[in-house]
Amino acid sequence: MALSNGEVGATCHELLGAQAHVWNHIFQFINSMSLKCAVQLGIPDVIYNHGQPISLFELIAGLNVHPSKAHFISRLMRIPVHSDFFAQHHHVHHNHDNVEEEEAVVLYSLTPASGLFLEDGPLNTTPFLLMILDPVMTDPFHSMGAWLQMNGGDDLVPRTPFEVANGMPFWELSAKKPRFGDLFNEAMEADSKLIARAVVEECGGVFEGLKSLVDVGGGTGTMAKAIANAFPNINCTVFDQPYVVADLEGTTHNLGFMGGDMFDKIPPANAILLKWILHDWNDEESVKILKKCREAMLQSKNEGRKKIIIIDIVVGYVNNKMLMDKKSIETQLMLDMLMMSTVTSKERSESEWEKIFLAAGFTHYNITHTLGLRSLIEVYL
Ligand SMILES: C[S@@+](CC[C@H](N)C(=O)[O-])C[C@H]1O[C@@H](n2cnc3c(N)ncnc32)[C@H](O)[C@@H]1O
Ligand SMILES: O=c1cc(-c2ccc(O)cc2)oc2c(O)c(O)ccc12
Repeated sequence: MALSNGEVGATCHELLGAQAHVWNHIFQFINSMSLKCAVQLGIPDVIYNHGQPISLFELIAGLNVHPSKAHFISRLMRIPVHSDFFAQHHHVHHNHDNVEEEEAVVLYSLTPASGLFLEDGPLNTTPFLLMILDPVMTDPFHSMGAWLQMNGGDDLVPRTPFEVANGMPFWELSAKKPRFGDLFNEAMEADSKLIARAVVEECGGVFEGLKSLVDVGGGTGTMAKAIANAFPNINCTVFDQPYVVADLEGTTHNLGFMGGDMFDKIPPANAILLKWILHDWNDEESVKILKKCREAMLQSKNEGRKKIIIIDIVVGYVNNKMLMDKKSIETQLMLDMLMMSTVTSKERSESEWEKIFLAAGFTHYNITHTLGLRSLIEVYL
């Protein structure tokens, strides 16, 4: 049969495969939204509180869904079960004579991934899920095409799709709309708890011998608290915008908070921590921040090795080696699009990192890749 445009050389079988691939991508948002719905209903907590694998009947009884909608729950569960957020077992009944009954009961249990959505869990990732899937964050993706067609050289043109959709830049909206700003801070805190544990357990050597550390843009201090607790000899300061740290106080002798602007002056220290900071800024702005870090380390009277510790994404490959699996690289690329949509910035490959280090006057760095999607980069003075 003659092939029309777009079908060149493809068999019917290949076209159906191509369509399945396309549909899988088109429907990806249904995965995230089904997960959001399951978490908002509190399904992980109901399963956890049950203390053992839970039947559909027991699960529905523990949820606040209208009885007329109860039968939808087994449909909702199929997607997160398929994506390994919940495990599904079939329990076969035995009657008194130990003979198998006809119908097996489906039982659900948690997996490590759904364990991250427990309300009182130490690493609760729910704020991150709710923040990323909030219309404030998803609406800009509908404006991305229009934004790309606007003149980037015109100062009156919004700098990001976020601004097109929300009428103001990300940081302004976070400060003006506490509902979203608090959600964003909670999301960052939740991730910091997980990363702090991983950094202290997996990369503890990075902090050995340091006397002082400033966590620049350290938010509400989750990361600095973990470092201060694990290393009582390091004096830690959380440095962030005045409105972020206004009411915060250190809980140990070696932890303090300070308000200021990292583009103006960073307090002197042996080591500067930049966790999820440089991915918020373009190259020119990042070089300015790195130069301010350099000044702060030079002004520090403390002896010992001086370095910037960066926790951020290094996209994909290092020294031509694929660092992680295809799915993790895809997640990194999605985060890069999120940064492009939200705050004019980007996730960088190793060569892009090297470029900004050199531009800021640094020549030596070392990358440790043990933090999942993120890496730890030490940049030496
Ligand atoms: C993406 S958050 C990262 C927070 C924290 N480091 C973490 O990993 O959870 C970026 C932080 O940079 C702070 N920030 C933005 N502009 C700043 C500036 N000019 N001076 C100091 N901090 C700033 C924000 O308030 C925010 O807490
Ligand atoms: O929406 C985000 C998400 C992040 C983010 C997510 C995952 C990571 O491993 C790192 C960062 O960071 C953001 C950010 O820094 C920002 O200024 C705005 C939005 C987000």
